[in-house]
Parts: sequence; C-alpha cells; structure tokens
Amino acid sequence: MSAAPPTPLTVRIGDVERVLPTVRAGNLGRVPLVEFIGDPEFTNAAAQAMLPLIPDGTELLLTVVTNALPLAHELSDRSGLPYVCARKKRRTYMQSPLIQDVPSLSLGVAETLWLDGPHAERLRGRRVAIVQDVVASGGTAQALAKFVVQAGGTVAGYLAAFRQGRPRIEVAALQDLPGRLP
Ligand SMILES: O=P(O)(O)OC[C@H]1O[C@H](OP(=O)(O)OP(=O)(O)O)[C@H](O)[C@@H]1O
Repeated sequence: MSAAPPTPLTVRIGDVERVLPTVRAGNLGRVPLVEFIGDPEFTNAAAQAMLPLIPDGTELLLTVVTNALPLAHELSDRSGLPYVCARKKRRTYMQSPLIQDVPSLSLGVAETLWLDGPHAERLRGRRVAIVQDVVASGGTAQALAKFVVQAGGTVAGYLAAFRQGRPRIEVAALQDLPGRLP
C-alpha cells in the first residue's frame, strides 16, 4: 500500500494566499517550502506585513542570499532603511570579507557565509535588524548576528516572514509553520 499524498499547507499574507509545496529537507523529514524568489506578489505582501516587526531604533537591515534577499529588498524600500546582504560563496572581488560557518542541524547541510569588508563596514556603530524569509533552527540568524558584532554593530532583533518549528532565538514572525510534517 502506498503512503497517502502529503496534505498541502495553505498560508495567507494580506490578500495573498499560497499553497506551500512539501519537500524533504535533511534530517527534518518533510517540511513546507516557502519561496519568495519568482513571486513578487507574495514577496511584496510579506514585506508590507513585516514593517511593524522592525524593532524600534533599527538603523540598518542585514540579510543573506538567496530566498530572503527579495524580501529584505522590499522591506528596505518600504521602510527607508538601508540593507546589507551576506553571501554563501566567496566572490573574487571581496575585500577582507568576514566569514561565519553555519553548522545547520535542521537542513542537514553546513554552510559558510561571507560578508564583504566594505559591507561589513556599514554595520559599524549601527543598530542592525536581521531579516530572513524563514527561521528554522536559528543557526543562520546566529551567524548573521556574529557578523554584526564582529563588525562593531549591535543586534536590534530578528524578524522573519515565517518561524518554522522551534528556533533557538527569539524571532518576530508573521506566521508559524510546523517544523516537520507528518
Ligand atoms: O534557521 P536555519 O535552520 O538556519 O534555516 C533558515 C534558513 O534556511 C533557508 O535557507 P536555505 O538553506 O534553503 O537557502 P536559500 O535561501 O539559499 O535557498 C532559509 O532561507 C533560511 O535562510
């Protein structure tokens, strides 16, 4: 007998509704997949709804490629706050980049984040909010927070469109998603 097909999870942000596909992710098993890339309507709705989640006193947003980037861009545009983006690959043009490892327990892959030196410089002395599409274990958020501290800034807080499961940091999110699906 074959297993029953997974029940799709439907989310709604403002007027925009999406059915999230279900994927297998590392040792998490099946999880709902959030994709902002290629979906400006969903991205814009999330960015608009996230505006009130930006901590008071925030001077700059910090995010990371890939899926969080369009969201942070729209949030920056709407809030008027500048943003900086960490990468997941070292680029040849980077100058004295800061480096942080993310030992991702949830997705089952370790990752290295790179923040170009001139971008790191923009964090110095600033109150920085960390922006993500999804926070699951919180490992990526913690690595981004280390960049802020390394660069001489302070972490104003963490915000995400979705909180998945039980992250090890306190994050303001629009909605909760199950950490794993049955
Ligand atoms: O809280 P954590 O357990 O660290 O997981 C959260 C991260 O995982 C996802 O990224 P993904 O690895 O899918 O990369 P992508 O955005 O480059 O697709 C998501 O976009 C977050 O950045």
